[in-house]
Amino acid sequence: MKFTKMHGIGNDYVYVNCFEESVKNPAEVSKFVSDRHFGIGSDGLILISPSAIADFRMNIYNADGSQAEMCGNGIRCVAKYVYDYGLTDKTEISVETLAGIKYLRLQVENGKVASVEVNMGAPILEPKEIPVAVEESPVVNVPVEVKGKIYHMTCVSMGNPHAIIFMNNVKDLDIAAIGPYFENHTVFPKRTNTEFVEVLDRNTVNMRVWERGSDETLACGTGACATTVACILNDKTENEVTVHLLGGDLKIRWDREANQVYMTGPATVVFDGEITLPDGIA
Ligand SMILES: N[C@@H](CCC[C@H](N)C(=O)O)C(=O)O
Repeated sequence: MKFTKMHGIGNDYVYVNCFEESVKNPAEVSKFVSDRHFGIGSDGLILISPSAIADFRMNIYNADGSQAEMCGNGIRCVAKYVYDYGLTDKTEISVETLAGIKYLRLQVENGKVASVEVNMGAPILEPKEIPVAVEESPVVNVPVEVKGKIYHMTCVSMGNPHAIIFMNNVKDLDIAAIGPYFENHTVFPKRTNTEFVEVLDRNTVNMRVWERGSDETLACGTGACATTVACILNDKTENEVTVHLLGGDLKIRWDREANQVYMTGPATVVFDGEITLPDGIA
């Protein structure tokens, strides 16, 4: 199987061009390639395919093989892949995802995509649609008991579920000790991604993320968008926020009038490769 390893500020995936390759068992392939000791090493697998309703289609699988609806860092890399590898010469493209069609603007420097602005669509705040099993709607600053401690969560879906927890000193958080308990809490019927967020000023936050199906990652694009929406709902920031993540920065803007969230950030190719998948996985 030919592949390209790419990352968006350190959130790395193995990308497969399904115009040329076919992946019959993506869940198993994702588990295999994601392994950082016995595989290629990544946060998951992303398939780039033809679409009947958009320019391209993206399917994303987490490192544990589960399929997610959407990936913010991944969709910027898809844009870079299709332009840099000659699948399109357009600098405005649409990509079909399980969270709907997303519209992207590619910023090209010296013939290669350097950064991408993505219209991530409207945030979903209705608890049943996120989904999160609580009475309050929207789910803003709602108490939840996790591992014997009360936290206050704000829940937002960007097509995939996020719970945002505000705190001080996110860099000192032992995220592996608490992340899995949020991820698998009974209040989240489809599990959740969890963002731990420290507000620095009205336009800047630090964020760490425990991703559903991939553990701690260096960045999460949908998480940065959900975090910005949560900051605004809690009156902690203005509508434009720079989100500092472990792997770099994303610029997020919630256009309240149009109710659309925009994400801008880079996309990077690491290397191209070819792997022989073990029998039973291919
Ligand atoms: N890293 C991604 C999100 C990937 C999917 C997520 N783990 C989920 O299961 O919803 C991003 O950049 O948005």
